[in-house]
Formats: sequence, structure tokens, C-alpha cells
Amino acid sequence: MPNSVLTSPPGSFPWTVLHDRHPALIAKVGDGLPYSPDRLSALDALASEITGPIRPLPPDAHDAGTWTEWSRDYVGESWYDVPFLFAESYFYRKLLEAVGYFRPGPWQGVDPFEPAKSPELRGAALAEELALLSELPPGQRDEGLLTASLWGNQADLGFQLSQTDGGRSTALVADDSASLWPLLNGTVCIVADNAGRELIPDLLLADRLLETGRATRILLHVKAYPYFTSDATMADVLACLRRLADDPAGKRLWQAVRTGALTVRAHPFSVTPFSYHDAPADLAEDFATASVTIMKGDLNYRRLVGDRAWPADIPFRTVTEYFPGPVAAVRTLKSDVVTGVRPEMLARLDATGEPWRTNGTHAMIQVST
Ligand SMILES: O=P(O)(O)OC[C@H]1O[C@](O)(CO)[C@@H](O)[C@@H]1O
Repeated sequence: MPNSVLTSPPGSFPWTVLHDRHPALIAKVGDGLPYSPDRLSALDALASEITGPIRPLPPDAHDAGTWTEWSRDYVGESWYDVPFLFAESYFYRKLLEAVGYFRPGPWQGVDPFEPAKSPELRGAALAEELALLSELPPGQRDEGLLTASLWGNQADLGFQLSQTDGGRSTALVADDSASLWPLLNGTVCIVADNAGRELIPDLLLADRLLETGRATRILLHVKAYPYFTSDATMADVLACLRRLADDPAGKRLWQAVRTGALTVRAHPFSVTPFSYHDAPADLAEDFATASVTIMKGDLNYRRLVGDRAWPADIPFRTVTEYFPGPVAAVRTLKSDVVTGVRPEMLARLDATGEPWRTNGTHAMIQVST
């Protein structure tokens, strides 16, 4: 097994996420809502903490015990010398602590990322995308919706904090989509990633699978609470359904939730710093009983392959052998971890000198049965 991706050394991609994105995000969150002085000073304290050693959560935090256990090996260490997955996950948990998300009081349950999520749903870019999707000829709808769901992953609000380039490489780095379609039947599990412009096409794809009778049930997994900037929660699913309320697909989806054909889950494991190797039994059971689990986005990819420094050409199938059922990764690349890339493709991409693994302009669809 290769080593876990770490937040060191200086200049590496994970290091820049901690060094550049996290402070920018704290500032953006602080500006997004009229937080009270106590919340603003807690945000300032977090901005200062992330430059030094990792500190425990306050002892009265509702899940302090759990995090004490999970952070045992890392408290006291520098943020810049721990596994990347842990550092990011703990950072987001601490951000929620700073804004009082879990504390009884006025800020309890207020999503700090909501100010960035809502405008996206009302924005012109989404309206244009929806218009384009509605004009797809019937023969191109399946592929069109899968493509929209794939590239919807590029619209990640945290990622946009440090990227100006919204380009797309049309050739996928790996494309197993031909093996995905035959798997889309019966119960299909979709593990969602971002809200808004990613979740809308995910939902439209779910509707398409149900409407065409390919799938009889969709299990849509979302985050148990706000996480990684724009990750989808149940509140975001509801916001999307309201956004689609006048659309025939939106009406069907609304009804599908009521009948259970579209079942939304918000499992506590979704917001832990662990890979899917450690999925608890009830979650693994969802994956095992689905005809396929579609893992959306970069973070889910990292959790699927264990966020380790795999050789890029190791087969995806080998790395995901442990997974309890067929699994598909549908992701734009926003971190170093890749598997299953053919050596010729790898050589070609590396020769460009572009940061193709992290700049979000490349995408992949990988399937393991
Ligand atoms: O929204 P996605 O596709 O999961 O991407 C989130 C990605 O952004 C980062 O948090 C970096 O900003 C990555 O570490 C993470 O994998």
C-alpha cells in the first residue's frame, strides 16, 4: 500500500489547500453573513490556529469525544504534517464550530456556505444549462445528462476560490462509461458531491433513470451537515427540488421522494475523515445491494481509493476491489490522486506541463464491477 497523501511538503497541492484556500475560505465565510462578534472572533481564532499545531475541539462540543478519538494521533502536530484527508475534514468541522453550527443559539443549523450556494441556483449559468439539457434530442438524453452530471462537478465553490480557469478537456483521462450504462438498473446508489450546479444534473440523471424504467429506485447519499464548502445536504436537495418545481422532471422527482423511489440518505459517515474502506455495515449494505454505486466528485474519489499516492496507472479495479459492490467514479480532477490512467495518456498529459491532476479541467469516468 502506498502512503497516505500528507499535507507536507511546502508547495505540494495539499499544502497549498491549507496555506491558501483555508484562510481565504474563513474570510469568505466571515463576510457571507452578519456574524456576531463572538462568531467573528472564533473565526479569527481558527485562522490563527491553522498556522500552528492542531488543537482539540472544545470539550463541550457535541461530538468532542468522537473527534478526540479520531484526532488522537494528530493533536499537537502541525496542520502541515498530517494526512490531507484528516486535515481538511477537521478544518471543516472546526469551521462549523467557529460559526456555532452545532451550538444551541441563533446560529445553530445556519449553513455558513449557503450565501454561496443560493446565488448559484438563481444564476444565469444554471438557467442556460437547464435550457440546453431540455433541448437534448431523446436519443442523446442519457449521455447528455451523464456528461452534465460529470462536468457539474467542476462547479465546486471551494475550488473556485483559487481557480480562474474554467476550461474543459473534452477527452476524458479515463472513460469506462460504456460499462456503466448496463449497470444502471434496479437500485442505483448515487453518492452526491456538491450542491447547486452539480446536484441539479445529478437529480435530473436520477429522474431519467427512473422515468425510463432503467432504475426502480435511487438511493441518493448526501452529507449529514455542511462540509467541504459546497457539499450537498438535504437542505440543498430541497432547494434544488424547489428550483425545478416548474419543470416536469422536478415534479416527478418531488413525487419520487414521496413514494420512496428516490430515497435520500444523510449517513453520519459522510462527514468523517475516513475512506470507504471503513464504511460501517449499514452503509456498506446500501453499496452492496445497489446494482452500482456512483461516487461523484473528487473528495469521494479520494475516499474511494483511500487518498494514497497510488501509481497513476494501477488499475482502478485493483484499488477498489474491497468495495462491497460495483462502483463507478464520476469526477473532475482536483487533487493529485489518480488511478487507472493508461501509460500513453499519462505520458501525454505529463508532457503538457499543466497541473492536469488538480486544475479541474480534466475528468474521468471509471467503473469496477
Ligand atoms: O467537490 P469535490 O469534487 O469533491 O472537490 C473537492 C476537492 O477540493 C479540495 O478540497 C481542494 O480544495 C480537494 O481536496 C477536494 O478533493
